[in-house]
Amino acid sequence: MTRAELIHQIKEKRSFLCVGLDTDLTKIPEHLLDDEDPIYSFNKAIIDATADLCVAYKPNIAFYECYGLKGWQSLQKTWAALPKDCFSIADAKRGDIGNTSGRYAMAFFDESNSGLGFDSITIAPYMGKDSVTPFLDFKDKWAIVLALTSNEGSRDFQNFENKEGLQLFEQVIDKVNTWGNIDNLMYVVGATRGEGFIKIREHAPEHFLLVPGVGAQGGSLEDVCKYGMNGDCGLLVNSTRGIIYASKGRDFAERAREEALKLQKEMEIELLKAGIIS
Ligand SMILES: O=c1ccn([C@@H]2O[C@H](COP(=O)(O)O)[C@@H](O)[C@H]2O)c(=O)[nH]1
Repeated sequence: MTRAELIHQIKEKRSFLCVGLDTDLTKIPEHLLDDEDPIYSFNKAIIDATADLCVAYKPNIAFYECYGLKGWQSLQKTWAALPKDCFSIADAKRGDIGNTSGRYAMAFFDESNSGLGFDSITIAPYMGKDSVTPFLDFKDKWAIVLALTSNEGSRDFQNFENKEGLQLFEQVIDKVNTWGNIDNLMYVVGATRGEGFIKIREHAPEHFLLVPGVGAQGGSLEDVCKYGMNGDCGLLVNSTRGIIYASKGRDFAERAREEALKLQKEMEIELLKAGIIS
């Protein structure tokens, strides 16, 4: 999906919601466990219940690869069931020496080889240029690079300052910006980092940001928008557990829809306030 198509979807759906699909067999309703592929059954019901309210879906790959071959099959079926007007994110946090990163890119982008054709993949940038650029060689695909993450441990490295007073996440963005552009690069910034978005926007004013951390992690959507929104919206805000595990009963899909709808309504207000929609 191109940047223009993504912005169009945000305006059409009046939403910049990304629904996470971190599907855990111990958390899904019991009645689904007798299905042939409970993970897929759960995901399909969540997708059908939320597709008109969100612009992106983000399966976290750990929740699939932990089940081995069956998990990869559930992931493939889930990817194939995603609406074509939604941006798909493989939250895989990959990155390795160049030729290995090339294979990771094939695994998640090249449907003819792997059966998976995600629009984007999350990347850990620690190994540098040759670990990131293979993901940028694919047309209309995106590398979403970890910048300032939502977890407590992010402070262990990401806030280290160099002699010029630049924190590590700022240096990462400045460097990664030289490898790609606003049409193939996004950054991950945690919703829990509030005013951290001000610095992020100093270094990446136009890039889209993937923002996990609202809902279960307690990040504030209002703060994310106040400090992080740009003229094209520039945000994909993810919520996973807050939506998909709103109920463990037979009403799980309806309850997921209710939670997604609450976020979509808040997002619509933010888009109106910013003059991105009318
Ligand atoms: O900084 C980061 C990067 C990735 N994540 C991932 O996003 C979702 C968040 O799930 P919630 O249930 O809404 O907390 C999950 O897949 C994380 O691995 C993140 O949280 N923070």
